[in-house]
Amino acid sequence: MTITHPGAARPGAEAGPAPVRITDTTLRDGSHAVRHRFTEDDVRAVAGALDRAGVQVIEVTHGDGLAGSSFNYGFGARSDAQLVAAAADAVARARIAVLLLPGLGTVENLREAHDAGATIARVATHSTEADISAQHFGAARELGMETVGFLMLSHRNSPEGLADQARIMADAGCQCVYVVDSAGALMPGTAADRVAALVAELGDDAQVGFHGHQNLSLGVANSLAAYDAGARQIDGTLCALGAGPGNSPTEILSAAFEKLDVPTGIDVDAILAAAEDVLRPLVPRLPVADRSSIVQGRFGVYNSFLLHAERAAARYGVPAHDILREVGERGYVGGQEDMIIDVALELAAGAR
Ligand SMILES: CC[C@H](O)CC(=O)C(=O)O
Ligand SMILES: [Mn+2]
Repeated sequence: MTITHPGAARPGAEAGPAPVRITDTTLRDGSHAVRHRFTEDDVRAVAGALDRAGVQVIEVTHGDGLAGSSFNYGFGARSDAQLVAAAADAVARARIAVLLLPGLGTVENLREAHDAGATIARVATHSTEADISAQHFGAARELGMETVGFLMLSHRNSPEGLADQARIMADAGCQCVYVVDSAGALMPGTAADRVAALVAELGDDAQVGFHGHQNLSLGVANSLAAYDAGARQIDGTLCALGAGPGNSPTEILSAAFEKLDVPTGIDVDAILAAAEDVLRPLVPRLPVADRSSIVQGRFGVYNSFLLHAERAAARYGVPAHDILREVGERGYVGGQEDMIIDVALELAAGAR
């Protein structure tokens, strides 16, 4: 993989590489890693530090999005509206984004988040089910919100299939469609192929974004490959805090893009301070790429399943990595968390 300066190969090259907008999702994806325990004080501290560093978009909700706080996904310490309001209060320039999974979050939840200060709606569906997002994009646009679509578990669809799904989202009012590597299963080439297919399909109708995870330690490399293929919005989290082994670290993305002269608007020293001095002391344990999460990357297992599998492992006495491997082989997707228990029970019965 060569990371070039895409601007150099295009008309207007003299202007230099095209800017990329980094969205920091420490306060949403990172919430998985702290079992959704963020408080208003945590949110104020982190959002304030991200804002001072020049991060333009900060995503804030329960790890599973609006209304994720539930028995199935784990209860949050605070409501989404409380967290969004705290973030909006703490920033001077950054915009607050919220994530919504149709079927879990509702249009009413989106309205509440908008009232609390969110101006960007990110609507996530499985990579073959974009059609369930239309109503939510419509509602977000009516509220005057910017819209972003998430095609989760993107490794489970071909570049062409994903481009068709991106078209459905764009036609519904989505302004940027993300290739979301929810299992950290993509490689630089397969990430770039998917981004390139979306860029070719969407043209000027919508931007393309990339959201990476660290299962195979490729979050940053895949993000750079995605940028090279035309992605102009990229996600990260401070200290890689996120589901599974975590996300592409915002501070490393910022430093890497700085080296490539790609404008992000982020002050690298300030984002390093946000990671080290602000986020780090708030978090008891940072995610690591351990056996279970590497298995998730190998077998393409949704990262949000990790803690569910670890709980089932402790309860039924079977290794979490065996549960996750089986879940991957069966092809389960987000929303099927309860099936993890069935798998654990079956493995435990087989082991007797
Ligand atoms: C709960 C939605 C999901 O975790 C979105 C995401 O960050 C991913 O799929 O990686
Ligand atoms: Mn994620």
